[in-house]
Amino acid sequence: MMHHGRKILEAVRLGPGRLPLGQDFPYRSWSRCVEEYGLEPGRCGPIPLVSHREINTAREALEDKLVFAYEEVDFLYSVVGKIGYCVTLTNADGLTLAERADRSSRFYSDTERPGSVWTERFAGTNGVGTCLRDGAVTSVYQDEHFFEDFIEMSCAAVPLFAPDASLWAALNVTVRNPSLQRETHAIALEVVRKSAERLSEAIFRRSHGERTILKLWKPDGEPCLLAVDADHAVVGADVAARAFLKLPRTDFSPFSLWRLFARDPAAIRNDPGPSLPMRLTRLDGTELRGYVYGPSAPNAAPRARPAPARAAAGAAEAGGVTLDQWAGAEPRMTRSVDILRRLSRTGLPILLLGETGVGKDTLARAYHAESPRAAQPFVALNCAAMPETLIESELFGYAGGAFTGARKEGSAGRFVQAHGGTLFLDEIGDMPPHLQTRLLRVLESGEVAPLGSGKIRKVDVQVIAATNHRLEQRIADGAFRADLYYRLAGVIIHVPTLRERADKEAVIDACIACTAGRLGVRVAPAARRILLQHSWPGNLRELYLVVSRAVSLAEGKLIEPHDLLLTVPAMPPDPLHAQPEARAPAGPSADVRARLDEAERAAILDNINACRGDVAAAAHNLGMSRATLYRRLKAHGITRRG
Ligand SMILES: Nc1ncnc2c1ncn2[C@@H]1O[C@H](COP(=O)(O)OP(=O)(O)OP(=O)(O)O)[C@@H](O)[C@H]1O
Repeated sequence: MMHHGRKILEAVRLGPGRLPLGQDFPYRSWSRCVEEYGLEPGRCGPIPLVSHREINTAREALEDKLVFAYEEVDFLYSVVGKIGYCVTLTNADGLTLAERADRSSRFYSDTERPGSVWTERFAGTNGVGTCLRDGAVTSVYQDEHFFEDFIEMSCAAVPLFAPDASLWAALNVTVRNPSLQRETHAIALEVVRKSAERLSEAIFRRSHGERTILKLWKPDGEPCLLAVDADHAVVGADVAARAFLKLPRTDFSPFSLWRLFARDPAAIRNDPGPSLPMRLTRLDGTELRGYVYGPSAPNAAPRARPAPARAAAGAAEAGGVTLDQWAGAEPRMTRSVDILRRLSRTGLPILLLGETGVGKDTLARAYHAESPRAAQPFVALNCAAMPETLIESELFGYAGGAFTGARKEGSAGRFVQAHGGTLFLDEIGDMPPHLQTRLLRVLESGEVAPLGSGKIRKVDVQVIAATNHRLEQRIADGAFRADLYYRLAGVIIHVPTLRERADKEAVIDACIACTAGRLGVRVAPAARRILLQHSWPGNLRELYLVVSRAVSLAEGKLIEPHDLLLTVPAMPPDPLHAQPEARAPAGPSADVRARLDEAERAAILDNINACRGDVAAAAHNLGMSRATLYRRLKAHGITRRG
């Protein structure tokens, strides 16, 4: 076999017309590597790896999309991981934001870890870099890679375009397997393509939630999406629709749908409800079939949690749940809402108690949005998701230069940011004891003194605290101050678990309607029975996750029991989410629980080490929230060094 480097240089010299059949794809990239970047196809230099701070900044910039993407990355990994592939998601600069992989697998290559930057300029022809450079679906199979280092690897990457048609990410699968069949890799590429399609559709529909969405099949069998307002003006189009219907790629301004299709207003629905098949006729007479989705009901899907930095924009953001929607038809919750409404002018601190995923955060935002403070900021701080050393400065602020690493201009702190509005202290049970004392002082005096500054600020804040700990037990253990508890507990709201809710069946059906139903997917009676019997340790969060995943897994238009994945742990082993046997609602036996615990501990340690102590990155890898990971670290007695 001709030496890899010589083969590439020879191909570049000969030009595309003279390459063996099927070899013209890498040619363009190979020739860029040689002629544009001046690379030599010997050994690749080190792949750039950015700091955790940069990874986090890049993640924050895309957070509204990542909430959808992580779920799809997990799903994709659950499919292709079985044949050794890892899954990565990068931003448009090739910076790896998330990775799902079996690090112990012989097919694993640790070059793909979060923070690694995959561009053609550094890594030569490769799945992510070439996909981003061309903005096109890309498969790079073994020796199609430019550098010899990568010729045992195969990657398949698909570009992700935002609703405004800008390129924002690449979804990629990679395997290091010299015996991989080209056909297997072609199938993997199709799976990635489908995942990317689903993800882009979810983001498009989310961003046009109040519009009617038309999903039309192009003659090549691929879908394209249009968003249409109540007057039948096209107000959005995905990248496929723009190309197919010859719409402007940028500078999109609304225009009548009837400039593209023969007038047929009856085909377009404006009311929420399940999707309906439809057909439209193009002006040249060709017919396009597809589906029409009415605008989302206000509480149509699990919502992205606003990032703390953006939380000031308020819970009143479109798509928020109202207090009545939050309570559903559960009498304890409607009573709580009633009490909260009556107290909303008093500013009494509110303490929300309930298991993970029951909707405490959602309630806090809904309460703020309907309170007299709605026009003022809603600011959140998760006390478990932050290293102890940071909570103090984040909460109370600091003066410029107050400590090493402090921002020059200092920070006002969340209390001051929330002035006039609401401060939501999530996971208050995890607040370190010395900060409990300081928090108590602020609550009593209404004054904050930022670290390192003599200035005292008066603050007027509605405090809502939440926890899923048994606070009485923590008080008895000396881990939580009783006086702080009484101070926070102006009114205590117990949020029931999903399994305790009187309207559990209605909640499950509403979830089915707004996830599966909207996509025209039905749930088989046997699957619905399992949903009703399941004990839902992860509550609403778990319910939405399980049903959305089942929609993706369901072949055809029917969710069957096996699509729910409720008979085996569906997530990376996390006892909080560990799913008891659907047919044995009493939950896993003690030794199953112990095995899960052991597996979880190993998975956590493995990920924390692999992410060099970056808890946010490890949490993403493990598919759990940072708060959950901090809780699990504590539960396993894993302490952080340094
Ligand atoms: N009334 C509701 N209708 C629909 N979805 C809801 C409702 N309440 C909560 N959810 C969804 O359930 C999930 C969990 O809710 P939330 O984050 O508020 O729970 P939590 O109790 O604060 O959880 P944790 O304590 O673990 O942070 C979210 O995806 C949220 O959008």
